[in-house]
Amino acid sequence: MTNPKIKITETKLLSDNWYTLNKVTFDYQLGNKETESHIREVYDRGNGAAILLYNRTKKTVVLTRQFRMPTFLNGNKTGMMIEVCAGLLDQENAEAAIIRETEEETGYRLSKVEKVIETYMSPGSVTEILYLFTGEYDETMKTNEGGGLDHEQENIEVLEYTFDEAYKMIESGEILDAKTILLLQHAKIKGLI
Ligand SMILES: Nc1nc2c(ncn2[C@@H]2O[C@H](COP(=O)(O)OP(=O)(O)O[C@H]3O[C@H](CO)[C@@H](O)[C@H](O)[C@@H]3O)[C@@H](O)[C@H]2O)c(=O)[nH]1
Ligand SMILES: [Mg+2]
Repeated sequence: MTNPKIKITETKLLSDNWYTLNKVTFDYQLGNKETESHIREVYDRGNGAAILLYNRTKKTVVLTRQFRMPTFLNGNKTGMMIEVCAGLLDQENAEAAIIRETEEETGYRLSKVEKVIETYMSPGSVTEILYLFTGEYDETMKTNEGGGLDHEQENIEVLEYTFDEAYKMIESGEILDAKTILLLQHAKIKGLI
């Protein structure tokens, strides 16, 4: 945090039930040296990582489907979301985290992944940086059925689509998740599959 024009004057914790929501008050210096006082609510749930699993030979991708309450509350009728495999970082780095998460959620144990980009997904309200990866999978890497950790009640379905099917699901509105759209478009632009 090195911006001389910004001075945080108060951070008030509004909620720390699961993740943390703070109300941050800060002085924002305008060009003419005047300052304005601003208030922003900031939700911190740590950083995350996501990965597009693809198979060049079969021309397929592995995606997941799970219930996402926030979408259910805002226009997504069933609340079900088709997404690339993703998870929040524990103490480990993003690469180790996504390799662990891939095995938990999809059952594939990857030994290598490619970093694509990092992105703030909702910079006006959420602190999270999302680290995006791609990784090649095949049946020899399968160690379990996936589905996520039972104690986290994730109930994740593992889906395999051809790349063309998945790509069409962006236009049809069956895929509504930004990180998934980004990674599928990345694969298209780079001709990965
Ligand atoms: N009890 C309880 N459990 C929670 C709560 N919030 C999250 N959890 C649990 O914490 C798990 C987190 O699962 P991860 O796989 O680590 O994270 P994710 O939810 O898949 O996160 C990914 O997708 C998000 C949505 O696109 C991304 O925001 C995030 O960066 C990441 O990519 C959830 O499945 C759920 O079991 C909560 O408020 N209460
Ligand atoms: Mg997840």
